[in-house]
Amino acid sequence: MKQTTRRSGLSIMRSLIVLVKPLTGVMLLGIFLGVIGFLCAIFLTITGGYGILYGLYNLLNNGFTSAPNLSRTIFISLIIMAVARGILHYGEQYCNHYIAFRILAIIRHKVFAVLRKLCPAKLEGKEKGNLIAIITSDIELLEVFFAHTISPIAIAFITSLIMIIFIWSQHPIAGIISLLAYMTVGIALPLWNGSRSADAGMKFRNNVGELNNFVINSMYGVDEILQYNQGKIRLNEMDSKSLELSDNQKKLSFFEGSQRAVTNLVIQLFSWLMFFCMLMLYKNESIEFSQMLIATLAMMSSFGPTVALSSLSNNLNQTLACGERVLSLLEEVPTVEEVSDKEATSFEGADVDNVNFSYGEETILDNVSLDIKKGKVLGIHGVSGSGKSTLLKLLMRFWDVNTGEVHISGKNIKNVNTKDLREMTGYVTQETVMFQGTIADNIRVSKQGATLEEIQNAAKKASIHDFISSLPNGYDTNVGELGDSLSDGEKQRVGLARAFLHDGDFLLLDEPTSNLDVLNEGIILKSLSEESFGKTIVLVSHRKSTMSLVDETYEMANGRFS
Ligand SMILES: Nc1ncnc2c1ncn2[C@@H]1O[C@H](COP(=O)(O)OP(=O)(O)OP(=O)(O)O)[C@@H](O)[C@H]1O
Repeated sequence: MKQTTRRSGLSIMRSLIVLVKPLTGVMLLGIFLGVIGFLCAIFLTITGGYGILYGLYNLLNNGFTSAPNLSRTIFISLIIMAVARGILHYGEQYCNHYIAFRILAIIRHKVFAVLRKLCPAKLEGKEKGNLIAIITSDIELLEVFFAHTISPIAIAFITSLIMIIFIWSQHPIAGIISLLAYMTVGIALPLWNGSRSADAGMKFRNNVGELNNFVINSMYGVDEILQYNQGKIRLNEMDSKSLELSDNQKKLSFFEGSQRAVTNLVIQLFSWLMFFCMLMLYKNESIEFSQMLIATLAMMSSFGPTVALSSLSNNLNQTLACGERVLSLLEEVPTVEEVSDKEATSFEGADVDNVNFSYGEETILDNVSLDIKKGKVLGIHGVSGSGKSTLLKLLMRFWDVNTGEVHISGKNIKNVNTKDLREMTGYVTQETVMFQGTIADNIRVSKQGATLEEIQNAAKKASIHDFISSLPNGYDTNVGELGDSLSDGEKQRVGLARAFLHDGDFLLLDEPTSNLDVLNEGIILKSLSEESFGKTIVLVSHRKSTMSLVDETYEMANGRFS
């Protein structure tokens, strides 16, 4: 997917966070459990370390005189905090993952809704592999953001704040050192790491999309690749794309490794700094031994939440790159808006009025006008690329005209409910897409809930019934079982059977018999002429034989009728 202007990491985060709104309660609970959990872990270490060191101190100074009550209290506290830490961590993770997977479902719904709106115009030119990467892996990676980013940031902030206050209460200098330490590990290092690996993160996600696209494209074109001996060239290209991907992966791994090393070094430095400062203060008798111990232990054991933030920046770039790609797709404006709030329309004829149309710069239809009377069969004949299929797409409102108007039943097509338009039209193209499922399911696509009898009748009209009946499982044959063995002509007849079953009043047939032999074409044309009573048909074809059916033929050349 082409990236337009790249938004900042913060704005991506803001847009993603908005999605959490409906689950704010669960998020707050997760943060609360996370903070308490971390505090348990921190005070577990402080209490344990304090118990051991204080015991040793007593032993050295006073012999075995330490109070047994104190040891018991410490021991019980340790057990309570250890158990609580486990339970709280579980609770926090549960809340975060609950939110993440609920939100991923919401995002998937949104993405599919957008794809429906963008179809077919906006998607005609899109790289399918890239779209698949967005729908599958990009959305999946957002889990990291929702489960492992938002609440860790809040938890790190709150826990560190509590710890700064606590350490400050031992001595202000200790408080200041801890503040600097947390800010370095939790803010400065992630920002530094984030900014140096931002490009690599975005490139990596785009590389994944491109590679997907390339593989899918190669699979579609495998016949041509073999025929024209392109295998080696494609393989080399795939290799170079894989290498680019792995180079980026290496870069990201390097950033991750070096960031961890620097983080650990900084933690060590701050810990020693705290220890020496506290030792000085103790020597100067500004603090007591216990304060020295507690402040040092408290800071050493409380880097957990900030380290989590620090390592987050490694994944965050990739996650934000995914967020950017998903958000860009969600924000794409459909070329044709769906209409649903108009009065119902039934088909009473159509006309094309001085229409100009271009997909991009180049004019495809140049001042085209056409009157399609109800009940007539109209033929459009013309050389390849003259704009015949484009005209049909405008009549289906897959695209909107640039200037001029298309009318259905006297109404501007922009004021006809999309549902009505789809119901009244039957559209058959040269290429019929087969879906997973049985042949019966594949014909039923055009009429939900159609009975087998209706399907068989449609198949007979499309001259495909005998072929289907000859298969061992007949209409229950799984299309997948046939592999690629359905011929183009058989697929095209399935397409025609769909149109017959749909039984719309307005049939748009784009080379509907181009893949058929003369015999089958004859049967279908006979069915069409029998079925055409009361129906309106626009038939696009190169073949003169196909045109035998039509009442009136228009010649199209260079986007104009001659
Ligand atoms: N989605 C698209 N984006 C950009 N250009 C397109 C698109 N679809 C078609 N075109 C271009 O518009 C022109 C007309 O195409 P169209 O398919 O309407 O011609 P046609 O007369 O039906 O051709 P054929 O008989 O070969 O099917 C062609 O030059 C084609 O490349």
